[in-house]
Amino acid sequence: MKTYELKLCGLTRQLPICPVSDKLDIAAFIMFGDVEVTVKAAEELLKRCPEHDVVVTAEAKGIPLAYEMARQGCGKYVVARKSTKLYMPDPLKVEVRSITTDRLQTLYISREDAQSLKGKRVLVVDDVISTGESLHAMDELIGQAGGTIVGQAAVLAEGDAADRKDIIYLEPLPLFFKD
Ligand SMILES: O=P(O)(O)OC[C@H]1O[C@H](OP(=O)(O)OP(=O)(O)O)[C@H](O)[C@@H]1O
Repeated sequence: MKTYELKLCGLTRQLPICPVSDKLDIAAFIMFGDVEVTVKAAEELLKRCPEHDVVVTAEAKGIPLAYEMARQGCGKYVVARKSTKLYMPDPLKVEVRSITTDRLQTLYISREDAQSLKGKRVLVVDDVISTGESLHAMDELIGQAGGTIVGQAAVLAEGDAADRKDIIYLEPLPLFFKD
């Protein structure tokens, strides 16, 4: 399998290159299982992020990062879920389509979590920002909940996201276009 060599916080990882379509491959950055990368990326991002009361991320791959940033920092994180559960009556919801998922998905936060965001300084985090759709959906949910977004951060900014001035990130990640 072809790989892309990622250098991040003094660590080196080989990311598998996977097809998204006939025209596009992406390098898959999966933090699940990699404690060393998660801890170091969280530490480095926190140095660059503004003061905040709570971290918000989207299920699933952002969760270890949000947990670790909250553990090292503000002590509180909220996860926007991709399905509702019995214990989430009447959740806030918004639709989203990310780079790796070809179908429309819905992000939800529980009423209880929404209440905990009201009037709070929120740092939105994810492992990767690519099209920005997932970030946009989280921003909408936080707005619905009455939180104030003070920063938006990701470990990697993929493709054109690396040109964005409204996000904090550690490294760019190229897209691989096929002829
Ligand atoms: O900027 P975007 O184009 O929205 O892409 C970035 C999002 O895509 C990935 O999640 P994915 O949708 O693959 O879901 P998963 O974490 O549940 O695997 C990644 O973890 C981000 O949340």
